[in-house]
Amino acid sequence: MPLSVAVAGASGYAGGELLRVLAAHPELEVRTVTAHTSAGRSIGEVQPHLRSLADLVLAETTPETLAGHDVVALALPHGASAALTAQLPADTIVVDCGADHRLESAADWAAFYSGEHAEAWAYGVPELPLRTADGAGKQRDRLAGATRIAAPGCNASTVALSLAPGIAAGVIEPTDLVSVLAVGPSGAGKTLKPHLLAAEVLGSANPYAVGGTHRHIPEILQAIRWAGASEATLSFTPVIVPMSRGILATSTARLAPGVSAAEVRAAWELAYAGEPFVQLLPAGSFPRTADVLGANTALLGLAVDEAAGRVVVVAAVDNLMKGTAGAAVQSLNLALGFPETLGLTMDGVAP
Ligand SMILES: NC(=O)C1=CN([C@@H]2O[C@H](COP(=O)(O)OP(=O)(O)OC[C@H]3O[C@@H](n4cnc5c(N)ncnc54)[C@H](OP(=O)(O)O)[C@@H]3O)[C@@H](O)[C@H]2O)C=CC1
Ligand SMILES: CC(=O)N[C@@H](CCC(=O)OP(=O)(O)O)C(=O)O
Repeated sequence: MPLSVAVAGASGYAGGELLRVLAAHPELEVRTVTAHTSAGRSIGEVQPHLRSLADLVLAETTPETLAGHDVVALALPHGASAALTAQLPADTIVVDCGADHRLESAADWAAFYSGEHAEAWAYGVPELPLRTADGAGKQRDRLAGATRIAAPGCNASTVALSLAPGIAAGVIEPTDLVSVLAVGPSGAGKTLKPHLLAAEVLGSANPYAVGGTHRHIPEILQAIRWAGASEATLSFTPVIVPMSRGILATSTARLAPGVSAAEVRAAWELAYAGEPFVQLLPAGSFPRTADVLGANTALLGLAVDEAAGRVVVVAAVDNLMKGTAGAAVQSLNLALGFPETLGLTMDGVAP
């Protein structure tokens, strides 16, 4: 019999994508959906694309409505998850799509978020390198059997997956990392925001959080530290572009002294060999967001700019899939001991 799942924030973009993925999962069944202002409405009303779950009615998001499930998936605004989770049994598997449990450092949290710093949970990007006192592994090691999982920020995981292999292999310098990223407005959620009105976004590319202020910077740097760098710096600039979903990140780093282009490519090849959901394209090929929409795939293209002395990584991710809901379900599969790919697809929807 499938395990029962409650999805909180099921009326939002991340919650809706969780429902879409979970509806196709053979071992997980969505029994309860919750929301806030949409409580009392059906999934058919608020997520009309999810026909197989149309009759489920959204309850209020409370510990009582979430209790009694094997798995609870939270897709709520920042700050909501710690208090809710504290009232759930310790053996309930909880995955949080919000930022509350991603950062280990209270100082990082205080610098980029408000409210109290909550404990860090296993970070939901299995493919990222994880160097510990016991040696070199991957985040996957922490996710196996975990009961609390922090799904990643979508921009953060895209940039971290782009740069971490080069750090782990020592072929790029961890200082002077630069990333510029185009993202669709679904990354900001469904709640009405004036800067995301169609008239503001259509036909324009709009930078935001410029100058080291984006809250995913500490999350990316944390992943760079996990890959083995003791100190790192990152200049990160996101740009909203007129596509409903998707991320295209162009990240560059200085080549480490004496490293050849072949050694650079080998570092990324080795890092993602056998990974179904993170794939390095052949030399000379670079991904498009259109290649990953609806897929739990991060596609990477790599070049060495010899004249500039920099490595360039272009990454495409669907912010709602590998960037959030797909990462959450992939991590749940690991936590529950299912095959990691269960219920997930590496195939996108195109054109
Ligand atoms: N969108 C994305 O690409 C990504 C999102 N995330 C994270 O996922 C989480 C959800 O984001 P997203 O789906 O985009 O946001 P949305 O604004 O689309 O959805 C927010 C959801 O939370 C509910 N909600 C709002 N306020 C409250 C409250 N006070 N108490 C309980 N529920 C509330 C809403 O319910 P109602 O509609 O009924 O008011 C809705 O279901 C956020 O933490 C976000 O940072 C992470 C990675 C990527
Ligand atoms: C377009 C846009 O605004 N995108 C969001 C991405 C949100 C995200 O990844 O989620 P968390 O808020 O959970 O970190 C942003 O850059 O803040």
